[in-house]
Amino acid sequence: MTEGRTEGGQDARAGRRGLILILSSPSGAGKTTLTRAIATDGGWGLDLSISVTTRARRPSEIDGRHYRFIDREAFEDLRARDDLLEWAEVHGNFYGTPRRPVEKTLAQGRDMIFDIDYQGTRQVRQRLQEDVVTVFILPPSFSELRQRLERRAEDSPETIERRLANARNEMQRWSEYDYVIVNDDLDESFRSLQAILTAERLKRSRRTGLPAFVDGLLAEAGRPG
Ligand SMILES: Nc1ncnc2c1ncn2[C@@H]1O[C@H](COP(=O)(O)OP(=O)(O)OP(=O)(O)O)[C@@H](O)[C@H]1O
Ligand SMILES: Nc1nc2c(ncn2[C@@H]2O[C@H](COP(=O)(O)O)[C@@H](O)[C@H]2O)c(=O)[nH]1
Repeated sequence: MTEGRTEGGQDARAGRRGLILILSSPSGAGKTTLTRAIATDGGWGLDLSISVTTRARRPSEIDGRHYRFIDREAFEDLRARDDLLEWAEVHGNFYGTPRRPVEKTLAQGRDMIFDIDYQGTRQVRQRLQEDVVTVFILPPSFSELRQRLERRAEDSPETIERRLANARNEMQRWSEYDYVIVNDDLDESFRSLQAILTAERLKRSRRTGLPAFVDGLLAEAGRPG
């Protein structure tokens, strides 16, 4: 039911600040699958941030939908113009989040979802503080992580090895995150992500319209029946 998930009920009565939901994980744990699942289910009202990257496009990827694929010079230009909210070098390539779409979406009181690494997460947290909710995705085992990268069949064996070698460093960042999901069963992980978003949207500190709403209730309660 679309209305109950986003603007209906609680939000329509009380108003709310927009939030940014960030998912990070070692390569292959499933953050992109979960991010896209919740972003493309329109009922959750989440805008997906499309990053820029200097990485080569994978066969299944579409420029402008999965990433904006750019060269190193164009990336440096964006950085120099302060057009990136955050950026990082990951697995030997550069990635960044364009700043303007984020500012526009938050100004409209809407929520966004990011699929970025732990270095970028730190930068966004520093800039946007309480408006950020972070989720770390862990694989059920290291052997399953390897199998997922191999089954995905989008990267060369060398790239897979490089990503697995980086996984140890990345997994150690789990304790910097607000929530952790062990992505074993995908449906269960998706339900956990939905629960996190629902609870975070209900947080008192985000609900800027509550004081006026409660004042109205109190005024009504004080009037003779
Ligand atoms: N719970 C799951 N069970 C089995 N396979 C899964 C599960 N979650 C994701 N996968 C599969 O594992 C592969 C890796 O998932 P995905 O691409 O989402 O990982 P990722 O963390 O975004 O990796 P990367 O950082 O390399 O982009 C995909 O083929 C995806 O379909
Ligand atoms: N700091 C940022 N990290 C990003 C961004 N976009 C993606 N990523 C992370 O890079 C790795 C590799 O992604 P892949 O698509 O090449 O598999 C992964 O951890 C992503 O989360 C970004 O804009 N900033």
